[in-house]
Amino acid sequence: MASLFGTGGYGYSSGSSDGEDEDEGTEGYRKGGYHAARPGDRFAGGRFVAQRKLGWGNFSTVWLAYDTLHSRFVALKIQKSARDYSHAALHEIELLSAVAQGDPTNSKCVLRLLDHFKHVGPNGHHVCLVTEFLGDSLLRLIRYNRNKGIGLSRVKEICRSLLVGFDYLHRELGIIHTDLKPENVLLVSTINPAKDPVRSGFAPILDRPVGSHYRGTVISFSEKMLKMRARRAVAKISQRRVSLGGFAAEFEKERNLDGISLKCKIVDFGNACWANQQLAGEIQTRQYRAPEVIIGSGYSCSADMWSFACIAFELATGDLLFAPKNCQGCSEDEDHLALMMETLGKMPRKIAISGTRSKDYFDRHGDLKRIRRLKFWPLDCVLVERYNFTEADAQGFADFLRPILDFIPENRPSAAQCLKHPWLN
Ligand SMILES: Nc1ncnc2c1ncn2[C@@H]1O[C@H](COP(=O)(O)OP(=O)(O)OP(=O)(O)O)[C@@H](O)[C@H]1O
Repeated sequence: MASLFGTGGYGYSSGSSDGEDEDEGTEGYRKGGYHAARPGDRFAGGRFVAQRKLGWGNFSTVWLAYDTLHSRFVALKIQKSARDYSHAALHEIELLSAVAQGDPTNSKCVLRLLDHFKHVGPNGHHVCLVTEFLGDSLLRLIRYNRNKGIGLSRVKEICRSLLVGFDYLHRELGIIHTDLKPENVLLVSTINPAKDPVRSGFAPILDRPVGSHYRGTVISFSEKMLKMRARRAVAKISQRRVSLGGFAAEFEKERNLDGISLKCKIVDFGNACWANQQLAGEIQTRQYRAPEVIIGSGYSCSADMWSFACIAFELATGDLLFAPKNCQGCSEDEDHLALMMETLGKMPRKIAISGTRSKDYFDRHGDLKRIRRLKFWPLDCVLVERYNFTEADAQGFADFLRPILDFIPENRPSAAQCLKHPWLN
Protein backbone atom coordinates (compact mmCIF):
# COMPACT_ATOMS: atom_id res chain seq x y z
CA MET A 1 0.00 0.00 0.00
CA ALA A 2 1.24 3.45 -0.85
CA SER A 3 2.06 5.70 2.09
CA LEU A 4 1.14 9.34 2.02
CA PHE A 5 3.22 12.42 2.75
CA GLY A 6 6.03 10.91 4.79
CA THR A 7 8.63 13.39 5.91
CA GLY A 8 11.60 11.05 5.70
CA GLY A 9 13.33 9.65 2.69
CA TYR A 10 15.17 12.71 1.44
CA GLY A 11 17.54 11.53 -1.22
CA TYR A 12 19.77 14.53 -0.75
CA SER A 13 23.29 14.21 -1.94
CA SER A 14 24.86 17.55 -1.19
CA GLY A 15 25.08 19.88 1.72
CA SER A 16 26.43 23.01 3.19
CA SER A 17 29.25 22.96 5.64
CA ASP A 18 27.81 24.61 8.71
CA GLY A 19 27.40 21.48 10.69
CA GLU A 20 23.75 20.55 10.13
CA ASP A 21 24.30 18.41 7.07
CA GLU A 22 26.50 15.43 6.82
CA ASP A 23 29.93 16.31 5.47
CA GLU A 24 31.48 14.87 2.35
CA GLY A 25 33.64 12.40 4.31
CA THR A 26 37.25 11.63 3.64
CA GLU A 27 37.03 8.87 1.02
CA GLY A 28 36.45 11.35 -1.78
CA TYR A 29 39.84 12.94 -1.15
CA ARG A 30 41.98 10.72 -3.39
CA LYS A 31 43.28 10.62 -6.96
CA GLY A 32 40.40 11.49 -9.26
CA GLY A 33 38.41 12.90 -6.31
CA TYR A 34 38.08 16.16 -4.38
CA HIS A 35 40.90 18.66 -4.00
CA ALA A 36 41.78 19.21 -0.33
CA ALA A 37 41.73 22.99 -0.10
CA ARG A 38 42.51 25.02 2.99
CA PRO A 39 41.75 28.63 3.90
CA GLY A 40 44.46 30.84 2.45
CA ASP A 41 45.14 28.54 -0.53
CA ARG A 42 45.52 30.48 -3.75
CA PHE A 43 44.06 29.55 -7.12
CA ALA A 44 44.40 30.76 -10.73
CA GLY A 45 47.89 32.20 -10.37
CA GLY A 46 47.08 33.64 -6.95
CA ARG A 47 43.96 35.58 -7.98
CA PHE A 48 41.43 33.66 -5.85
CA VAL A 49 42.08 32.97 -2.16
CA ALA A 50 40.07 30.23 -0.41
CA GLN A 51 38.24 31.47 2.72
CA ARG A 52 35.96 28.69 3.99
CA LYS A 53 34.06 25.75 2.60
CA LEU A 54 30.45 26.60 1.68
CA GLY A 55 29.18 23.21 0.67
CA TRP A 56 29.77 20.04 -1.22
CA GLY A 57 28.12 17.66 -3.64
CA ASN A 58 28.89 14.40 -5.38
CA PHE A 59 30.89 16.31 -7.96
CA SER A 60 32.65 19.04 -6.07
CA THR A 61 33.36 21.07 -3.00
CA VAL A 62 32.38 24.72 -3.08
CA TRP A 63 34.44 27.38 -1.32
CA LEU A 64 33.94 30.99 -0.42
CA ALA A 65 36.92 32.68 -2.09
CA TYR A 66 38.22 36.21 -2.35
CA ASP A 67 38.84 37.54 -5.83
CA THR A 68 41.88 39.79 -5.41
CA LEU A 69 41.54 41.19 -8.93
CA HIS A 70 38.05 42.61 -8.39
CA SER A 71 38.11 42.86 -4.57
CA ARG A 72 34.97 40.77 -4.10
CA PHE A 73 33.85 37.50 -2.58
CA VAL A 74 32.94 34.71 -4.98
CA ALA A 75 32.00 31.03 -4.81
CA LEU A 76 34.67 28.66 -6.10
CA LYS A 77 33.42 25.26 -7.18
CA ILE A 78 36.33 22.80 -7.30
CA GLN A 79 35.31 19.75 -9.28
CA LYS A 80 36.61 16.25 -8.59
CA SER A 81 39.40 15.49 -11.02
CA ALA A 82 38.42 12.19 -12.69
CA ARG A 83 37.66 12.47 -16.40
CA ASP A 84 33.89 12.12 -16.15
CA TYR A 85 33.70 14.85 -13.50
CA SER A 86 35.84 17.15 -15.67
CA HIS A 87 33.54 16.52 -18.63
CA ALA A 88 30.52 17.29 -16.47
CA ALA A 89 32.14 20.55 -15.31
CA LEU A 90 32.95 21.58 -18.89
CA HIS A 91 29.35 20.88 -19.82
CA GLU A 92 28.17 22.99 -16.87
CA ILE A 93 30.50 25.79 -18.00
CA GLU A 94 29.03 25.62 -21.52
CA LEU A 95 25.48 25.98 -20.21
CA LEU A 96 26.28 28.64 -17.60
CA SER A 97 28.21 30.66 -20.21
CA ALA A 98 25.07 30.70 -22.37
CA VAL A 99 23.05 31.73 -19.31
CA ALA A 100 25.42 34.62 -18.55
CA GLN A 101 25.66 35.77 -22.17
CA GLY A 102 21.92 36.10 -22.58
CA ASP A 103 21.42 37.95 -19.29
CA PRO A 104 23.74 40.97 -19.23
CA THR A 105 21.86 42.59 -16.33
CA ASN A 106 21.94 39.42 -14.20
CA SER A 107 18.22 39.66 -13.55
CA LYS A 108 16.98 36.24 -14.67
CA CYS A 109 17.27 34.42 -11.33
CA VAL A 110 19.91 31.95 -12.50
CA LEU A 111 23.39 31.55 -11.03
CA ARG A 112 25.99 33.77 -12.73
CA LEU A 113 29.27 32.24 -13.93
CA LEU A 114 32.12 34.72 -13.57
CA ASP A 115 35.13 32.71 -14.66
CA HIS A 116 36.61 29.23 -14.91
CA PHE A 117 40.08 27.65 -14.88
CA LYS A 118 41.94 24.42 -14.18
CA HIS A 119 43.78 23.78 -10.91
CA VAL A 120 46.47 21.14 -10.62
CA GLY A 121 46.69 19.49 -7.20
CA PRO A 122 47.92 16.21 -5.68
CA ASN A 123 44.66 14.46 -6.69
CA GLY A 124 44.76 15.56 -10.33
CA HIS A 125 43.52 18.34 -12.60
CA HIS A 126 40.39 20.01 -11.25
CA VAL A 127 38.11 22.13 -13.36
CA CYS A 128 37.06 25.13 -11.23
CA LEU A 129 34.02 27.35 -11.72
CA VAL A 130 33.94 30.84 -10.26
CA THR A 131 30.40 32.06 -9.66
CA GLU A 132 28.70 34.81 -7.72
CA PHE A 133 28.50 34.09 -3.98
CA LEU A 134 24.95 33.28 -2.89
CA GLY A 135 23.23 32.50 0.41
CA ASP A 136 21.39 29.54 1.92
CA SER A 137 19.39 26.98 -0.01
CA LEU A 138 15.61 26.64 0.14
CA LEU A 139 16.19 23.38 1.99
CA ARG A 140 17.92 25.32 4.73
CA LEU A 141 15.10 27.88 4.74
CA ILE A 142 12.53 25.09 5.15
CA ARG A 143 14.56 23.55 7.98
CA TYR A 144 15.23 26.94 9.55
CA ASN A 145 11.48 27.32 9.86
CA ARG A 146 11.36 23.84 11.43
CA ASN A 147 9.53 22.32 8.47
CA LYS A 148 6.35 24.24 9.26
CA GLY A 149 5.82 25.89 5.89
CA ILE A 150 6.89 29.45 5.24
CA GLY A 151 3.51 31.08 4.55
CA LEU A 152 1.81 31.54 1.19
CA SER A 153 2.93 35.11 0.52
CA ARG A 154 6.56 33.99 0.85
CA VAL A 155 5.89 30.94 -1.30
CA LYS A 156 4.52 33.25 -4.00
CA GLU A 157 7.59 35.46 -3.87
CA ILE A 158 9.92 32.48 -4.30
CA CYS A 159 7.71 31.00 -7.05
CA ARG A 160 7.96 34.26 -9.00
CA SER A 161 11.79 34.16 -8.96
CA LEU A 162 11.83 30.50 -9.98
CA LEU A 163 9.39 31.09 -12.81
CA VAL A 164 11.41 34.04 -14.14
CA GLY A 165 14.42 31.68 -14.12
CA PHE A 166 12.58 28.85 -15.85
CA ASP A 167 10.97 31.12 -18.43
CA TYR A 168 14.48 32.27 -19.33
CA LEU A 169 16.03 28.78 -19.34
CA HIS A 170 13.19 27.06 -21.19
CA ARG A 171 11.84 29.65 -23.64
CA GLU A 172 14.89 31.77 -24.35
CA LEU A 173 17.73 29.26 -24.05
CA GLY A 174 16.16 25.83 -24.50
CA ILE A 175 17.82 24.43 -21.37
CA ILE A 176 16.22 21.80 -19.10
CA HIS A 177 17.65 21.91 -15.57
CA THR A 178 16.61 18.28 -14.81
CA ASP A 179 17.45 18.40 -11.09
CA LEU A 180 15.35 21.06 -9.46
CA LYS A 181 15.08 20.51 -5.70
CA PRO A 182 15.22 22.80 -2.68
CA GLU A 183 18.99 22.60 -2.28
CA ASN A 184 19.48 23.65 -5.90
CA VAL A 185 17.80 26.98 -5.30
CA LEU A 186 19.88 29.43 -3.31
CA LEU A 187 18.70 32.63 -1.67
CA VAL A 188 20.67 35.62 -2.85
CA SER A 189 21.41 36.52 0.80
CA THR A 190 22.32 34.37 3.77
CA ILE A 191 19.64 33.82 6.45
CA ASN A 192 22.18 34.69 9.12
CA PRO A 193 23.80 38.05 8.23
CA ALA A 194 26.95 36.98 10.14
CA LYS A 195 27.54 34.36 7.45
CA ASP A 196 27.56 36.94 4.67
CA PRO A 197 31.14 38.17 4.31
CA VAL A 198 30.02 41.52 2.91
CA ARG A 199 27.20 42.27 5.39
CA SER A 200 29.32 41.11 8.33
CA GLY A 201 32.34 43.15 7.24
CA PHE A 202 34.50 40.00 7.17
CA ALA A 203 38.15 40.81 6.39
CA PRO A 204 39.34 38.40 3.72
CA ILE A 205 42.04 35.87 4.58
CA LEU A 206 44.84 36.50 2.13
CA ASP A 207 47.45 34.02 3.40
CA ARG A 208 47.28 30.60 4.90
CA PRO A 209 47.21 31.15 8.68
CA VAL A 210 50.68 30.25 10.02
CA GLY A 211 50.79 27.06 12.10
CA SER A 212 47.07 26.42 11.74
CA HIS A 213 45.77 23.05 10.78
CA TYR A 214 42.45 23.39 9.03
CA ARG A 215 40.32 20.35 9.56
CA GLY A 216 37.37 21.25 7.37
CA THR A 217 38.36 18.76 4.73
CA VAL A 218 40.36 16.14 6.62
CA ILE A 219 38.22 14.98 9.49
CA SER A 220 39.64 12.90 12.27
CA PHE A 221 38.01 9.64 13.31
CA SER A 222 37.00 10.97 16.74
CA GLU A 223 35.41 14.02 15.17
CA LYS A 224 33.45 11.71 12.88
CA MET A 225 32.26 9.66 15.88
CA LEU A 226 31.12 12.80 17.68
CA LYS A 227 29.20 13.96 14.64
CA MET A 228 27.59 10.55 14.28
CA ARG A 229 26.48 10.59 17.92
CA ALA A 230 25.08 14.09 17.53
CA ARG A 231 23.14 12.99 14.47
CA ARG A 232 21.70 9.99 16.34
CA ALA A 233 20.61 12.27 19.17
CA VAL A 234 18.87 14.60 16.71
CA ALA A 235 17.14 11.62 15.07
CA LYS A 236 15.88 10.45 18.48
CA ILE A 237 14.50 13.88 19.30
CA SER A 238 12.64 14.13 16.01
CA GLN A 239 11.24 10.63 16.49
CA ARG A 240 9.91 11.70 19.87
CA ARG A 241 8.45 14.80 18.27
CA VAL A 242 6.55 12.66 15.79
CA SER A 243 5.11 10.51 18.57
CA LEU A 244 4.05 13.59 20.55
CA GLY A 245 2.35 14.91 17.41
CA GLY A 246 0.59 18.25 17.57
CA PHE A 247 1.24 18.57 21.29
CA ALA A 248 4.96 19.17 20.83
CA ALA A 249 4.31 21.44 17.87
CA GLU A 250 2.31 23.82 20.05
CA PHE A 251 5.32 24.39 22.24
CA GLU A 252 7.62 25.14 19.37
CA LYS A 253 7.63 28.79 18.58
CA GLU A 254 7.85 29.54 14.92
CA ARG A 255 10.98 31.31 13.83
CA ASN A 256 10.57 34.74 12.46
CA LEU A 257 11.22 34.88 8.74
CA ASP A 258 10.60 38.63 8.49
CA GLY A 259 13.56 40.52 7.19
CA ILE A 260 14.97 37.54 5.28
CA SER A 261 15.23 38.46 1.63
CA LEU A 262 13.57 35.78 -0.47
CA LYS A 263 15.19 36.67 -3.79
CA CYS A 264 16.64 33.44 -5.08
CA LYS A 265 18.47 31.82 -7.97
CA ILE A 266 18.55 28.44 -9.66
CA VAL A 267 21.96 26.72 -9.30
CA ASP A 268 23.74 23.43 -10.08
CA PHE A 269 23.69 22.89 -13.82
CA GLY A 270 25.78 19.72 -13.52
CA ASN A 271 22.92 17.62 -14.91
CA ALA A 272 21.27 20.25 -17.11
CA CYS A 273 20.93 19.69 -20.83
CA TRP A 274 19.87 21.39 -24.04
CA ALA A 275 16.25 20.44 -24.71
CA ASN A 276 17.23 19.05 -28.11
CA GLN A 277 20.21 17.04 -26.84
CA GLN A 278 19.00 14.94 -23.94
CA LEU A 279 21.72 12.75 -22.51
CA ALA A 280 20.14 10.74 -19.71
CA GLY A 281 17.00 8.58 -19.69
CA GLU A 282 16.48 8.94 -15.98
CA ILE A 283 16.65 12.44 -14.58
CA GLN A 284 15.66 14.29 -11.41
CA THR A 285 15.97 13.47 -7.72
CA ARG A 286 13.39 10.87 -6.70
CA GLN A 287 10.84 13.02 -4.86
CA TYR A 288 10.80 15.68 -7.59
CA ARG A 289 10.70 13.23 -10.51
CA ALA A 290 7.96 13.64 -13.12
CA PRO A 291 5.72 10.67 -14.05
CA GLU A 292 6.90 10.60 -17.69
CA VAL A 293 10.47 10.07 -16.44
CA ILE A 294 9.39 7.13 -14.28
CA ILE A 295 7.49 5.39 -17.06
CA GLY A 296 10.15 6.23 -19.66
CA SER A 297 8.05 8.17 -22.14
CA GLY A 298 10.54 10.98 -22.79
CA TYR A 299 10.72 14.39 -21.18
CA SER A 300 11.07 18.04 -21.91
CA CYS A 301 11.10 21.39 -20.11
CA SER A 302 7.75 20.48 -18.56
CA ALA A 303 9.57 17.95 -16.33
CA ASP A 304 11.21 20.94 -14.58
CA MET A 305 7.74 22.40 -14.06
CA TRP A 306 6.66 19.24 -12.23
CA SER A 307 9.62 19.61 -9.85
CA PHE A 308 8.75 23.29 -9.45
CA ALA A 309 5.24 22.38 -8.23
CA CYS A 310 6.71 19.83 -5.78
CA ILE A 311 8.96 22.54 -4.34
CA ALA A 312 6.11 25.06 -4.03
CA PHE A 313 4.12 22.49 -2.02
CA GLU A 314 7.12 21.75 0.19
CA LEU A 315 7.73 25.43 0.89
CA ALA A 316 4.08 25.89 1.84
CA THR A 317 3.75 22.82 4.07
CA GLY A 318 7.28 21.82 5.08
CA ASP A 319 6.58 18.28 3.79
CA LEU A 320 7.54 16.53 0.60
CA LEU A 321 4.62 16.33 -1.83
CA PHE A 322 5.55 12.74 -2.74
CA ALA A 323 7.73 10.59 -0.51
CA PRO A 324 7.65 7.13 -2.12
CA LYS A 325 9.05 4.06 -0.43
CA ASN A 326 9.83 0.52 -1.37
CA CYS A 327 6.92 -1.39 0.06
CA GLN A 328 5.99 -5.05 0.28
CA GLY A 329 5.98 -6.48 -3.20
CA CYS A 330 6.15 -3.17 -5.03
CA SER A 331 8.93 -0.90 -6.12
CA GLU A 332 9.57 2.71 -5.13
CA ASP A 333 8.55 3.68 -8.68
CA GLU A 334 5.15 2.02 -8.39
CA ASP A 335 4.61 3.52 -4.94
CA HIS A 336 5.51 6.91 -6.40
CA LEU A 337 2.97 6.53 -9.24
CA ALA A 338 0.34 5.44 -6.70
CA LEU A 339 0.99 8.50 -4.53
CA MET A 340 0.65 10.76 -7.56
CA MET A 341 -2.67 9.22 -8.52
CA GLU A 342 -4.01 9.33 -4.97
CA THR A 343 -3.42 13.08 -4.95
CA LEU A 344 -4.09 13.99 -8.58
CA GLY A 345 -6.55 11.39 -9.82
CA LYS A 346 -6.02 8.46 -12.17
CA MET A 347 -3.39 8.76 -14.85
CA PRO A 348 -5.04 8.68 -18.30
CA ARG A 349 -4.62 5.19 -19.78
CA LYS A 350 -3.06 6.59 -22.96
CA ILE A 351 -0.25 8.13 -20.89
CA ALA A 352 0.10 5.23 -18.46
CA ILE A 353 0.84 2.72 -21.21
CA SER A 354 2.97 5.03 -23.36
CA GLY A 355 6.42 4.56 -21.80
CA THR A 356 9.20 2.05 -22.31
CA ARG A 357 8.75 0.97 -18.67
CA SER A 358 4.94 1.16 -18.56
CA LYS A 359 4.61 -2.63 -18.62
CA ASP A 360 6.57 -2.86 -15.37
CA TYR A 361 3.90 -0.90 -13.52
CA PHE A 362 0.61 -0.86 -15.44
CA ASP A 363 -1.67 -3.52 -16.89
CA ARG A 364 -3.26 -3.00 -20.29
CA HIS A 365 -6.20 -1.13 -18.74
CA GLY A 366 -3.82 1.45 -17.31
CA ASP A 367 -4.24 0.22 -13.72
CA LEU A 368 -1.25 -0.33 -11.45
CA LYS A 369 -0.31 -3.99 -11.35
CA ARG A 370 0.53 -4.37 -7.69
CA ILE A 371 -1.19 -1.47 -5.91
CA ARG A 372 -4.82 -2.13 -6.67
CA ARG A 373 -6.63 0.00 -4.13
CA LEU A 374 -5.86 3.70 -4.16
CA LYS A 375 -6.99 6.06 -1.42
CA PHE A 376 -7.83 9.26 -3.24
CA TRP A 377 -7.11 12.43 -1.29
CA PRO A 378 -7.19 15.49 -3.56
CA LEU A 379 -4.66 18.25 -3.11
CA ASP A 380 -7.06 20.92 -1.80
CA CYS A 381 -8.44 18.48 0.81
CA VAL A 382 -4.90 17.54 1.87
CA LEU A 383 -4.09 21.23 2.37
CA VAL A 384 -7.19 21.76 4.53
CA GLU A 385 -7.30 18.49 6.44
CA ARG A 386 -3.63 17.87 7.00
CA TYR A 387 -2.11 21.33 6.94
CA ASN A 388 -4.98 23.42 8.33
CA PHE A 389 -5.15 25.77 5.36
CA THR A 390 -8.35 27.79 5.08
CA GLU A 391 -10.68 26.59 2.30
CA ALA A 392 -9.91 29.73 0.28
CA ASP A 393 -6.12 29.42 0.63
CA ALA A 394 -6.23 25.73 -0.20
CA GLN A 395 -8.43 26.31 -3.23
CA GLY A 396 -6.25 29.14 -4.58
CA PHE A 397 -3.00 27.24 -4.10
CA ALA A 398 -4.39 23.97 -5.48
CA ASP A 399 -5.77 25.83 -8.53
CA PHE A 400 -2.25 27.08 -9.19
CA LEU A 401 -0.52 23.72 -8.65
CA ARG A 402 -2.91 21.27 -10.26
CA PRO A 403 -2.37 22.24 -13.92
CA ILE A 404 1.41 22.07 -13.39
CA LEU A 405 0.95 18.56 -12.04
CA ASP A 406 -0.93 17.39 -15.13
CA PHE A 407 0.02 13.82 -16.08
CA ILE A 408 0.08 14.92 -19.72
CA PRO A 409 3.33 16.89 -19.98
CA GLU A 410 2.14 18.93 -22.99
CA ASN A 411 -0.84 20.18 -20.98
CA ARG A 412 1.32 21.68 -18.24
CA PRO A 413 1.54 25.47 -18.37
CA SER A 414 4.90 26.99 -19.26
CA ALA A 415 6.74 29.17 -16.77
CA ALA A 416 5.55 32.26 -18.68
CA GLN A 417 1.92 31.09 -18.39
CA CYS A 418 2.34 30.38 -14.68
CA LEU A 419 3.65 33.89 -14.14
CA LYS A 420 0.28 35.18 -15.38
CA HIS A 421 -1.75 32.99 -13.00
CA PRO A 422 -4.04 35.06 -10.73
CA TRP A 423 -2.75 33.23 -7.62
CA LEU A 424 0.63 34.91 -8.12
CA ASN A 425 -0.69 38.36 -8.79
N1 LIG B 1 27.25 30.20 -5.63
C1 LIG B 1 27.17 29.63 -4.43
N2 LIG B 1 27.14 30.38 -3.32
C2 LIG B 1 27.05 29.79 -2.09
N3 LIG B 1 27.02 28.46 -1.88
C3 LIG B 1 27.07 27.66 -2.95
C4 LIG B 1 27.14 28.19 -4.28
N4 LIG B 1 27.16 27.16 -5.15
C5 LIG B 1 27.09 26.04 -4.41
N5 LIG B 1 27.03 26.32 -3.08
C6 LIG B 1 26.95 25.35 -1.98
O1 LIG B 1 27.65 24.17 -2.35
C7 LIG B 1 26.78 23.03 -2.38
C8 LIG B 1 27.19 22.11 -3.52
O2 LIG B 1 27.08 22.80 -4.76
P1 LIG B 1 26.59 22.07 -6.10
O3 LIG B 1 25.22 21.50 -5.84
O4 LIG B 1 26.75 23.01 -7.23
O5 LIG B 1 27.68 20.90 -6.17
P2 LIG B 1 27.62 19.51 -6.91
O6 LIG B 1 28.89 18.81 -6.58
O7 LIG B 1 27.32 19.73 -8.36
O8 LIG B 1 26.39 18.85 -6.18
P3 LIG B 1 25.40 17.66 -6.61
O9 LIG B 1 26.02 16.39 -6.15
O10 LIG B 1 24.15 17.99 -5.82
O11 LIG B 1 25.20 17.76 -8.09
C9 LIG B 1 25.38 23.63 -2.51
O12 LIG B 1 24.40 22.76 -1.99
C10 LIG B 1 25.51 24.91 -1.71
O13 LIG B 1 25.39 24.64 -0.31
